[in-house]
Amino acid sequence: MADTLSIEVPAGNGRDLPGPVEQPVLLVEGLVVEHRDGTTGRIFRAVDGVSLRVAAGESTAIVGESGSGKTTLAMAATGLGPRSGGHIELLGRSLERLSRRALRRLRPEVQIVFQDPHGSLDARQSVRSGLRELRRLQPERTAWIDDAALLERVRLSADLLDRYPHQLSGGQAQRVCIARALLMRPRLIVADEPTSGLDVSVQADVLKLLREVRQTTGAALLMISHDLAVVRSVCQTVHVMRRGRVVESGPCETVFTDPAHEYTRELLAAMPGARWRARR
Ligand SMILES: Nc1ncnc2c1ncn2[C@@H]1O[C@H](COP(=O)(O)OP(=O)(O)OP(=O)(O)O)[C@@H](O)[C@H]1O
Repeated sequence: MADTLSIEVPAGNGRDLPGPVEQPVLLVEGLVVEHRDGTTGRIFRAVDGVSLRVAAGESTAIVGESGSGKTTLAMAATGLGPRSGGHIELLGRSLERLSRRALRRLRPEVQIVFQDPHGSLDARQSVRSGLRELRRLQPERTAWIDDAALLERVRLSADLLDRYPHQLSGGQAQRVCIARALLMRPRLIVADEPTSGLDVSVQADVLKLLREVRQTTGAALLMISHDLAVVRSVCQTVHVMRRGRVVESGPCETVFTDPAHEYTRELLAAMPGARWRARR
């Protein structure tokens, strides 16, 4: 099996779809998402005026503690979750103005890798039949690679094609999820805590794979994580979220070595073996 992941970008690789290349893949301005608190019945802002921009091919992280609004932000920003206010452009198209049909056509361009790979796969489908289903839905988009070669790109043996999700390890199942995303040749991959549910021993491999996928396909990556070490190993830019707001943004190297906000310093200090404790 190949040592390095190399993904040729075939002609007409979706790069000719909406929006010129220099446009950001995702532009979020003043996004607000309100939810009703299940206990008190009160409306609250899970996302409260967030703005961010993800350039083509860039890896961007949203980091913050549990409940800070990361997933709500990512779902709303990609048109998969509710939005109460603000402006979103996905691949140069304003989400507010897109018809459902147009949004559906845009959908393959954004692929999401979730925390629980087994939960994301249909338990009744083998890997092969799951891929066949995707190919049936998007025949032209998915014709660029066959199943065995696709699995090889994520360093899985073609022998796994006839397995069902319960016959895969967590790491293998997450690689299958990444392969399914890759098959669509997306311009944006959203990875929501992609390694949180995995054994520590395979987390690094999956992160390495995500890095390689971004580098070799040119897809932008929006990663959601509470784990700063994960973010630092994969992403170029980070937005630190707290209680629905972005409190600090910047290049990972800057934010993690010289955090400007007290909350970022607290997150960093809470990391095991934090070196930056001594800095401030
Ligand atoms: N559909 C919903 N209805 C009501 N409240 C919700 C809903 N979805 C999320 N919330 C609440 O919104 C807040 C933000 O949740 P969200 O899942 O976006 O946070 P998160 O940072 O992704 O957390 P985690 O890391 O635990 O997934 C939380 O208080 C959560 O309980």
